[in-house]
Amino acid sequence: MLAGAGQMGGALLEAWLDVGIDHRCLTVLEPRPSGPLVERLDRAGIVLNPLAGTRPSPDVLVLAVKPQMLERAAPDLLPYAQPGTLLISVLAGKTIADLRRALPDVGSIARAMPNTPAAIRRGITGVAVDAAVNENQKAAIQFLLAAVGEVEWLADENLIDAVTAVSGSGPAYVFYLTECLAKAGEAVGLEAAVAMRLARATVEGAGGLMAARPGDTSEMLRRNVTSPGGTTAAALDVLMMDTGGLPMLISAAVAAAHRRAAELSG
Ligand SMILES: NC(=O)C1=CN([C@@H]2O[C@H](COP(=O)(O)OP(=O)(O)OC[C@H]3O[C@@H](n4cnc5c(N)ncnc54)[C@H](OP(=O)(O)O)[C@@H]3O)[C@@H](O)[C@H]2O)C=CC1
Ligand SMILES: O=C(O)[C@@H]1CCC=N1
Repeated sequence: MLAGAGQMGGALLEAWLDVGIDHRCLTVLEPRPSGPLVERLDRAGIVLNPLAGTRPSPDVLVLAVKPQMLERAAPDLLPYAQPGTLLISVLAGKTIADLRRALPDVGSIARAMPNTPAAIRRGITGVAVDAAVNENQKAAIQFLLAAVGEVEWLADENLIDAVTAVSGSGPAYVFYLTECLAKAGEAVGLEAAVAMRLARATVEGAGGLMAARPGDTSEMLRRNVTSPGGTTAAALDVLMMDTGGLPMLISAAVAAAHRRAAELSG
């Protein structure tokens, strides 16, 4: 059962259908479903918003509502979060203790932090579990999350906030880098549309190159671009500055995301 079929829940659902999970095993809870969602679920034969009491509590309940919606969503979820149910939450910030408070009867809890490349099954998900999660449930978690990409198991739930700040939010940093690169291209004379095409293709190509060369470190790939005394070296001198350079900016950004995750708990 999936509660919340938005960006992230929707990506998970599509991936589960792709890996062959039987549509009869899937149920979606979404109080205000869009027309396209209703049509998609109908086409896949997936039950949407079953009448209260007509569905048993599921083996697995995947929770993908906004963190701020947890308390409001909880009363409707209580019948489905029972002792036999494993709850997998992708909510940023909400701790296992928060989830347990909201859904006190649920058997076991996993916190997972995927990212939007899940939509093309190229995501990476960090996951941590509470002590009640058994081996069968761990296998189910691995299967459900591997459907959208790599899975990184974490020994400590506290690390989920760090994963959120790095890979959960990370795609947005890369998209923003693309926007900044395009704007900078305009500043050195390119037409806006050309600058954006160059910036996009550069980020796509660089990502593709990393994916195609898993044995090469990102540092090696960077060095391959950097001719001594050349243009890239001149740019990297700026990006690598101790004060105001990229390390400082990225560290501050990741620290801000990490702090925000902590603020979302409770
Ligand atoms: N987007 C991302 O990159 C990532 C998001 N996450 C986490 O995923 C969660 C969802 O985020 P995202 O998919 O971006 O958000 P969305 O707003 O796209 O999805 C949330 C969905 O939940 C629905 N919803 C609201 N209330 C309920 C309810 N009571 N029961 C069932 N469904 C409900 C919303 O409907 P409506 O719009 O009508 O309110 C919406 O369709 C968040 O907790 C976020 O922290 C984790 C990793 C990455
Ligand atoms: O911005 C957010 O809070 C969510 C969590 C990670 C990505 N999006």
